[in-house]
Amino acid sequence: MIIEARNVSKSYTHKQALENINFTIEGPKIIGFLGHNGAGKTTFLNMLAGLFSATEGEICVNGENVFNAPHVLSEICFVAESGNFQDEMTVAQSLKANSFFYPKWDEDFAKELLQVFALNPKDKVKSLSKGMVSALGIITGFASHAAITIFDEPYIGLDAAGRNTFYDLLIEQQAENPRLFLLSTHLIDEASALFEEILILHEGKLLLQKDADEWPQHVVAVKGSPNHVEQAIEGFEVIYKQSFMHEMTAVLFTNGKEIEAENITIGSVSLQDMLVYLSKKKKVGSTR
Ligand SMILES: Nc1ncnc2c1ncn2[C@@H]1O[C@H](COP(=O)(O)OP(=O)(O)OP(=O)(O)O)[C@@H](O)[C@H]1O
Repeated sequence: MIIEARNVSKSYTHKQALENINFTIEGPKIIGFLGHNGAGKTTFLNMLAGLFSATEGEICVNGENVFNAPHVLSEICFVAESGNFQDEMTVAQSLKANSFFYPKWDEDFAKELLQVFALNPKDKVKSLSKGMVSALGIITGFASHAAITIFDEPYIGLDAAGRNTFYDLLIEQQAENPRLFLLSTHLIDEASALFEEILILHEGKLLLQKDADEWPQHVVAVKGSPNHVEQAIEGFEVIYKQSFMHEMTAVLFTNGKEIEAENITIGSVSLQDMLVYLSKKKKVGSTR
């Protein structure tokens, strides 16, 4: 499966949520789709799932614009942050309704997962706790066997044990039924080891797309005296810079270039830290 975003922009009445997004991703793979609150993740994922159209540009799956190709949509399961279930339906009815939509739906697996997450199929959706609704979404996503499975903040309200079950399922499913999983989450420290590729949206733009194994060389923190650091980072794309006492820290994208300077230390930056730095950014460029 190949997803292509081609010059995608989206404006709401008073807000441009996405601006000229371009990227290609190819599965099977587990992809972290990340960014701060309001970065545009949910907007993009809704459009990928064909729920509304782009203001400009298009999103294609295997070369077809998803908005004009309903048959492609049965290959895309979007588990929305808020849960996309009807209050008056029971758990069993909700799963049944989804089973009609996804041709590769795995009924036995759905039943097995109901037990794993201790959900009663007879309970109405409106009687479920937040964590239980999240579990129902997770069951739907995995049982769909959709070639593109999207989890947008899938575990709101789920406790640590439930989240671990989700991570284990993701690893197990990727081994047994590989597909393109897109995972949008704010619990980055917990999930980052799962990602094979990372996309970061920032203020409606694509800030970065990288394979996870390239990350440690691409995003680094340079520390040392302000003079030495300033010298070292010249010509690099700096996303954050701060001086404290007599030490300066600069976080930058190397874009494959070597940092040549003396009397500085160069360290890696975790994904979680990167997002914290972004929120305090002094300067943001537009790189990949
Ligand atoms: N229906 C809407 N009408 C108007 N503005 C909207 C609408 N939905 C989203 N927005 C705005 O578009 C921007 C992107 O929102 P979006 O929900 O896509 O971000 P997000 O990255 O998913 O955020 P979060 O992590 O908080 O879920 C935000 O500024 C938001 O306020």
